[in-house]
Amino acid sequence: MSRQDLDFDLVVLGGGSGGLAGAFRAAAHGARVALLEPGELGGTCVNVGCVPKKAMWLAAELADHVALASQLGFDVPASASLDWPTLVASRQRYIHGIHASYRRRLDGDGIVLLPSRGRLLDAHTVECGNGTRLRAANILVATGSHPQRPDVPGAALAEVSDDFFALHAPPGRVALVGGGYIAVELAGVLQALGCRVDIHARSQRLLSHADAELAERLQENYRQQGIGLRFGFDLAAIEGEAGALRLRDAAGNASDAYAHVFLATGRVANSRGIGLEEAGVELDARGDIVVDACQRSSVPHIAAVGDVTGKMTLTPVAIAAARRAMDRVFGGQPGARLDYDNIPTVVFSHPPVAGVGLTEAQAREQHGDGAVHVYRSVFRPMRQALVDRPQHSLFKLVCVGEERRVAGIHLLGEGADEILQGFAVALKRGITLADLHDTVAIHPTSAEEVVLMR
Ligand SMILES: Cc1cc2nc3c(=O)[nH]c(=O)nc-3n(C[C@H](O)[C@H](O)[C@H](O)COP(=O)(O)OP(=O)(O)OC[C@H]3O[C@@H](n4cnc5c(N)ncnc54)[C@H](O)[C@@H]3O)c2cc1C
Ligand SMILES: NC(=O)c1ccc[n+]([C@@H]2O[C@H](COP(=O)([O-])OP(=O)(O)OC[C@H]3O[C@@H](n4cnc5c(N)ncnc54)[C@H](O)[C@@H]3O)[C@@H](O)[C@H]2O)c1
Repeated sequence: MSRQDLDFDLVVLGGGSGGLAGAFRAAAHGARVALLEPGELGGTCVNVGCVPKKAMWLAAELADHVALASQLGFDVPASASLDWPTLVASRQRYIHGIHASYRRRLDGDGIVLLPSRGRLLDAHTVECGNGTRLRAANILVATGSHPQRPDVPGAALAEVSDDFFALHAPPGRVALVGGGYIAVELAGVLQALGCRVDIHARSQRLLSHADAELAERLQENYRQQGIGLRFGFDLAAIEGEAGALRLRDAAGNASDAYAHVFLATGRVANSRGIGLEEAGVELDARGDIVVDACQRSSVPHIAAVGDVTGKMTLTPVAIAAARRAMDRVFGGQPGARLDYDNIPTVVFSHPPVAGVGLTEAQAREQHGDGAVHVYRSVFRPMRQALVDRPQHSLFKLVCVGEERRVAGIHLLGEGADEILQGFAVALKRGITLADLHDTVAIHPTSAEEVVLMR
C-alpha cells in the first residue's frame, strides 16, 4: 500500500492521556495524524479523573488547613463552610482551559481532530460515527476504560466516580464500595469536606498494591478522622431508594442508610464493540488488549496504550507508553519501549501514600528474608506537632543485599506526594542506603527523613 492510497499515517482512537500524547509525538516525527474523540479532550484524567480529583483533594487539604489555622490562633472558624458550587465552578474553569489548550496544540501541529467514536472495519480502516472511512498505515488504540459495576441486584441505584464529579452539593452520608485507589481517595476528600463516609471493602485491608504497614497506618488515620471502615464485605445487593440506600452483604445484613452509594470496584477496558477482534486484535479474558513490550497488538501495525491494555492504569504510564510507541513507529527508534518496573505511584488520601519499587512483602518473596533490610521513620510532621495532633508520618525503605540496594521507598504522610518523584529517579538509578546517607539533609522537612533512616 503506498502512502498516496492512505488518508493518514496514523489514526488514533481516543483523545485521552495516551491518545493525545501519541498523536503529538507522531506529528512531531512528521506523520499525518487524525485523532478521533467523541467526548471532551483529555479523557478520563482531565474530565473525571486525576485533574478534578486533585482539585477536590486540594480543597480538602485547605479545609484541614483552616482548622489548623484556627488552632494556631488565626481568627478563622475551626470549620469553615464551603460553597460547593463555587469550588466546582473553579475546578471546571480550570478544566475548560486544558481543553482549549489541547485544541490549540492539535491545530498548531496539523492533527485532524474528528469528534467521533471510531470503529475498525478492517486492520487498516477506521469508520467514524457519520460513516466516514479513514485508511491508515498505523492505528493507535487508546480508548481507555470505564467503571465496573458488580453484578448484584440494585447496582444501578449506586453511582460511580464519574457521578461524584457531577455533584453540585455535598453528598452528606456516603458509602463507598471498594478498597482501592478511588474508594480511598474519595473517602478522604468527602470526609474532610464535611460528609460522613463509610468504606465497605471486600479485602481485609485498604490499598492492596501498597506496602501493608503504610496501609495499616492510613487505616488508623482514617478511623481517627471518623471514616468508617468495614473489611471482608461481600456485596450482595443495593436496596432502597435515592437518598436512602442500604447495602446488603452475603450474610443478609443490611447497612445504615446512605444518601449516596459510590461503587469504586475497578475499571474495565473500552475494547468491545469497536471491531478490534474482527480486525485480528487479541483481547485477554478481562477484555484488555494484549500487547508486547513495545505496545504492539497481535496486529503489528495496531498499537495500544493506556487503560485499554490494563497495564499500570495511570496517566503518566499511558503518556510514556504512547510516546515510545510513536518513537518506534515514526521516529526511527525500533527498540523504543517503556520500562514498566519501578513506576512511582501516589494515592491522594489524607495524608497521601506514595510508593516506588518493591513493598516489604514483595522484597521478602523475591529475595528471601535474610537479604531484606527494612528501615523506618515514624515522626510527627511539624505542622501536626505545633497543634499537638496525633497524626504521624511513616516513611520506610526496603533495601536488599549486603550493599543495601534501595529496592523500595514507601512514604505515608503530608508532602509524600511531592517528595517521592526525586527519590524515584534515584531508586531507578540503583542507589544504595550509603548513597542516601551520603546526601546532606534539608532541614527542617519531612523529606530529610528519607536520607536519615538508619
Ligand atoms: C477517579 C479517577 C482518578 C484518577 N486519578 C489518577 C491520578 O491521580 N493519577 C494518575 O496517574 N491516574 C489517575 N487515574 C487514572 C487515569 O485517569 C487513567 O489511567 C488515564 O486517564 C488513562 O488514559 P487513557 O488514554 O488510557 O484513557 P482515557 O484518558 O480514559 O482516554 C480514552 C478516551 O478514548 C475515548 N474513546 C473511547 N472509545 C472510543 C472510540 N471507540 N473511538 C474514539 N475514542 C474513544 C474516550 O472518550 C476517552 O476520552 C484516575 C482515574 C480515575 C477514574
Ligand atoms: N492516584 C492515582 O494514581 C489513581 C487514583 C484513582 C484511580 N487510579 C487508577 O484507576 C484504577 C481504578 O481505580 P479503582 O479504585 O476503581 O480500582 P482498584 O483496582 O484500585 O480497586 C478496586 C477495589 O474494588 C474491590 N472490589 C472489586 N470488586 C468488588 C466487589 N464486587 N465488591 C466489593 N469490592 C470489590 C477490590 O477488592 C479493590 O479493593 C486504579 O487501579 C488506578 O490504576 C489511580
